[in-house]
Formats: sequence, structure tokens, C-alpha cells
Amino acid sequence: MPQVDLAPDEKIWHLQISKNDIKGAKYAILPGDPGRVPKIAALLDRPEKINVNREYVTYTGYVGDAKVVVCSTGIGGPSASIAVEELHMLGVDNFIRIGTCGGIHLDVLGGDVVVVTGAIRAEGTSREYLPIEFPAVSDLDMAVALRDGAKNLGYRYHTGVVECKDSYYGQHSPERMPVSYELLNRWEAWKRAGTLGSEMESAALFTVCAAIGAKAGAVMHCVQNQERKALGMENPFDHDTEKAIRVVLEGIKLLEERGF
Ligand SMILES: O=P(O)(O)O[C@H]1O[C@H](CO)[C@@H](O)[C@H]1O
Ligand SMILES: O=c1cc[nH]c(=O)[nH]1
Repeated sequence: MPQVDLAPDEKIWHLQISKNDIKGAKYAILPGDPGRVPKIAALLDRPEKINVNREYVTYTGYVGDAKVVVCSTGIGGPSASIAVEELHMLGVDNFIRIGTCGGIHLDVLGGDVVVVTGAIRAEGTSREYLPIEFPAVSDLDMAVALRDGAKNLGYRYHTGVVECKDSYYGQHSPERMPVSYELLNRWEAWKRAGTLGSEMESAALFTVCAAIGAKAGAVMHCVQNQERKALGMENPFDHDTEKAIRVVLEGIKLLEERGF
């Protein structure tokens, strides 16, 4: 149910938060995992828990003088698009995803940070916003600030394209799917084009933001690399997303210093 003309204390449908709850928030930080929200909030100044509804856990806090709202988006484009639309209806214009991805390019190791410049629209949600020819790309100032954030912090990082799909198991066991002929051939194309990793929400985030006139960026934490595993190469697993979180907070600081 669209609720664009909301009263200041009226709760929006899925997030169940109001304009007043997040008043003044300049940036939304968007992890997929609801469990990542309190971890991000713990690194903010003056964190405050706002609400929990469905997959949407919402906190507010500050990065320096900039107020931010942290809200989980759940898994996949449909729930991410709802979070972005509703936060935008409540007054937020700038969105930064902090996600996890699986590495595709052999240089991308578990524990590396990936600053996303563009996303392959192999999912369904973005097609309900814009024709497939429209590219899913990050805001340039955000991508540069996030890249500089990773550099300043001295982390191993990569910049480039990620693939977004709707089926996690279509990524990890494509051979058991009746459409394996299609999944395997397309995966080969992503590999040959230097795609860094695979995840699920950035394509929807970038496309929805283009459609509604908002800005978006994204930083991934690589958990492991299935291509390295397939080749018998060293393949570290790393589930600690703290570096990606710190890159986003550093990126926001840089954006503020640069008058974004
Ligand atoms: O860790 P998050 O942000 O949820 O991101 C990734 O993890 C989930 C799949 O395990 C998908 O949401 C994918 O995009
Ligand atoms: O391999 C992975 C890891 C995180 N998220 C994904 O979608 N795939």
C-alpha cells in the first residue's frame, strides 16, 4: 500500500517507522542481514534502536555531524526495493549497501573488500523499474569516496562489477538446476568479463535509486571464492564484515568533508 503523503508520526507500511523517527537522516546504510544492523550501530555515535518489523531492523546514529539510518533489507531485490522506496518516502536520498559476496575473479579473496561500481542485472526486481538496457551503476562520488575510504584504512580492496541474481543456490549448485545450460554459460561470461563477485541486492538498489532520483553506492565483504576453490587454490573463508562496515563509515566521513 503506497503511503507517500505520510503524517510526521505515521508509520510506513513495511518498515513500521515514521518520518519523525529518522528525521534529518542524510544517509541510509543498508546491510542485507538484520544481525549486521546492531554491529554497524555500535560503531556510530549516539546509536538508537528505532524498530524491528519483518526483516527490517532500523537504528539511527551519527557519523560525525551526519545523521544516518541503518536498516536491514533482507535477502534479494524485492525486500531491498521496499526498504529503499520506504526510506525515500520518509525523506532519505542517499543509500549505501554493506553486503557480503562470493568472489568470482581469482584475485578476490575471502576477507577482501569490494567497492561496487556497477552490478549485472541478472535478478528480477530491477526489471520492474527500468528496461534491461539501463545500467545499474553506483553514484560516482560515492564510489570514489568508498574506494578512498578503503585505501585510507589500508585494507585489501577491489573496485568493479558484481553479479546480482535471485537464486543463491543457482549460484552455488547451478548444475542441479533444469536451466543449468543457461546458468553455467552466463557464469562463464561473467568470469570472462572480470566480474569480481556475486551477491543479490546491488542491482536492485542502483536501479531503484535511478528510478526514484536517489543516489546509491555499495561495499561488499567477500566471504570466499568458489572459482579459487574449483581450481584447488587457497581459498580463505572470512565471515567478519567489520572492514566493509568501517569502509562505509570512512566513505561517509570523506563525502561530508568533500561537501557531498
Ligand atoms: O550479507 P547480505 O547483505 O545479506 O548479502 C548477501 O548475502 C545473502 C546471501 O547469503 C544475500 O542477501 C547476498 O546479497
Ligand atoms: O556466495 C555468496 C556469498 C554471499 N552472497 C551471495 O549471494 N553469494
